[in-house]
Amino acid sequence: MTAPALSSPPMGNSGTAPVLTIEDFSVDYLGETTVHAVKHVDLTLGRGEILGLAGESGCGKSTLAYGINRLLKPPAVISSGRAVFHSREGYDIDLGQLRGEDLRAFRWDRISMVFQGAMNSLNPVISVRAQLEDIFTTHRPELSRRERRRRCGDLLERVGVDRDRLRAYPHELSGGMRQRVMIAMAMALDPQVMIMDEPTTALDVVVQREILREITRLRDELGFAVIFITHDLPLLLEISDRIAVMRAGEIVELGAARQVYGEPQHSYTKQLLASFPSLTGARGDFIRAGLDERLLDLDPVRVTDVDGGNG
Ligand SMILES: Nc1ncnc2c1ncn2[C@@H]1O[C@H](COP(=O)(O)OP(=O)(O)OP(=O)(O)O)[C@@H](O)[C@H]1O
Repeated sequence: MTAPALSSPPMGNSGTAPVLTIEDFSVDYLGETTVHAVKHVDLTLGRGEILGLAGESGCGKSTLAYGINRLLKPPAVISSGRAVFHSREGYDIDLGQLRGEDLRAFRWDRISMVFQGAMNSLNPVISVRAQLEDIFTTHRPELSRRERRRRCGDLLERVGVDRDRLRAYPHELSGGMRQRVMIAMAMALDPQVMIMDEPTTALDVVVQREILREITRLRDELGFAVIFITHDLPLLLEISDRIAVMRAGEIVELGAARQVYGEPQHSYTKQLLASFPSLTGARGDFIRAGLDERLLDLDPVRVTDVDGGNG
């Protein structure tokens, strides 16, 4: 794989060494009127960090995620900047320099993605086992059939699905289980970064919670970093180490989850927080919402104070 030499990465503001650095990243959709969907975004993802990316529908979250992973198609163009991956082995890879086979291999191996509505993208007429095995056949052809099968079973168990479901077809599984299978697929090759775009939005709240718990547990166990994208700010407060708030293509606020919740700086962040009643009501609401204990020491943001930010 090509590994263009770059200077060593600086420490990210996440507190750990960065695994991904996004610099001055912009994406336009060309057309009669060009849409500047992502504008000069700078972001650093720390090794093992869960970074939440929040913002209302249409603010550019998915475009940024697809752009980082070079999955955008025309009329989208990356009009500035770059995304650089810092490998465990100590070298840097500029994603913009990867082509063809290198890029495809990179995507599953180093950075994997769980797409919006992913659970519906499993092939309904192919068994779960065959779909999982396919990743290993393509990317780890040296594995024996027996080893491949063992890994598929282990993967399913890791995401809380019984290994005997390997024989099942996607339509025989619940939405939550299908989504777990997608997460298992994204984890198959032990990536260092997982980008999850609204991975639990279509699921009911209980299943959503279970999957979130699973993701944090797996992160603790395996040490991958996550960019977790959703418009659901309460959910992000629960799962993220840091949160980036995006509006009209720009990151308007970036900070530790507790800081974004307790001392939001930007007026838009305050508006977003205020738009979720469970966050701004009595403290008891907060606890019922299942938020992490680390946030409970903080005073909720004042709902009336939405114009006092620096934006
Ligand atoms: N193929 C396209 N052609 C033109 N404009 C597009 C295209 N895809 C997205 N856009 C525009 O780019 C902007 C960002 O869209 P994007 O889907 O990235 O936002 P998002 O925050 O992920 O929203 P959602 O949560 O609804 O997916 C929006 O203004 C959208 O209308």
